[in-house]
Amino acid sequence: MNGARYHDGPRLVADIGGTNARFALETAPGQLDRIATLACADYLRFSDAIRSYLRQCGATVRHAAIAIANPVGDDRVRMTNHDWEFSISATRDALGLETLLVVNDFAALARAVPELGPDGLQAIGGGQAQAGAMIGVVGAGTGLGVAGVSRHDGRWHTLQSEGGHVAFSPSDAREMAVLKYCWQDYDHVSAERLVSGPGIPLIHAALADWRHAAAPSLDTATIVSRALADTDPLCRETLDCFCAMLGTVAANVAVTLCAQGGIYIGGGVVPRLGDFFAKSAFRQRFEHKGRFSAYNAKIPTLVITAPYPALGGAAALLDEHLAGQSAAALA
Ligand SMILES: Nc1ncnc2c1ncn2[C@@H]1O[C@H](COP(=O)(O)OP(=O)(O)OP(=O)(O)O)[C@@H](O)[C@H]1O
Repeated sequence: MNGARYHDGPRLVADIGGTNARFALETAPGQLDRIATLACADYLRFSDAIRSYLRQCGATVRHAAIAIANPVGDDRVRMTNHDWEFSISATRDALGLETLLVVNDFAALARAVPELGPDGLQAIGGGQAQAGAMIGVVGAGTGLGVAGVSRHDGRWHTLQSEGGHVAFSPSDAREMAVLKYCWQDYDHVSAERLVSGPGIPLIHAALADWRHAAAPSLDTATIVSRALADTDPLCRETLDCFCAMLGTVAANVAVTLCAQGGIYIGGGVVPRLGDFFAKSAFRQRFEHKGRFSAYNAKIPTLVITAPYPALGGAAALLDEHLAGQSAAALA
């Protein structure tokens, strides 16, 4: 850790999703204080949300790291599932920051994974992580995030990806019916279209159509709460179907990345499902991989239950960035 730089005061870290903007001040290495979640929809611009948070805390910061749900490349940031759009350099200057590091939110989540202890994780099924192998991260929230992290040359390297936008792969007749339902409105159906919080009402509508059932259109929270309480068979089937679909996505990520270090499940939806997820078809589907079934069966799958994990990852990436900068300055 680059502890000396904390003499500059606290650092700002944020995890910006399509619905929730989470902020914290890192006051010492790994020490996150004043954690707050703001609703993205309450702020016209991204910088308004940061200003509001800093005002609430009465804090002045010089260095910040923002983990955000979109591809990160050049200076221009455009969110995939929200309408915020900004220039990194203009935002840095407007906020009076010395450093504004912007990274993909799932890259930050992936960077956090190696630091998570057993009390922030719930294993689903068997398998044993292979030391030194790639770790995969998959998470359903407002969108569907995918990333990887691996260790070489004595440091962690994250792999940014937009793997949530791969084409949805149906694995049985029911999922084929869901896909056909979606094709009425979308010529490309991504995995994210269905395997995400907003995807749950779409699965529900598709299954109602498939079963010729008259069902009201319901929001994600209502479908999930009825499924967990087991008071509505169609909601229950919707959540069963969602968990199985997530198993397919995780299985595809495992073979794509050779993620023998494990697949970690993040995002806002699954940690809310508790035991339902552990008992669901997720793991069975994960291992249902044709000639690679035995390969996937050896890979552990774990739900990240620790709160705000991407904030810790953003803090670690900022620390490494600043350490790299000071090393470059010394060179
Ligand atoms: N009770 C609930 N159970 C399960 N899912 C829910 C519930 N309430 C809301 N959701 C879903 O969770 C999503 C928010 O998840 P999360 O907190 O991961 O969002 P986010 O970080 O803004 O998203 P992302 O990073 O994917 O853009 C909402 O879009 C909603 O669909």
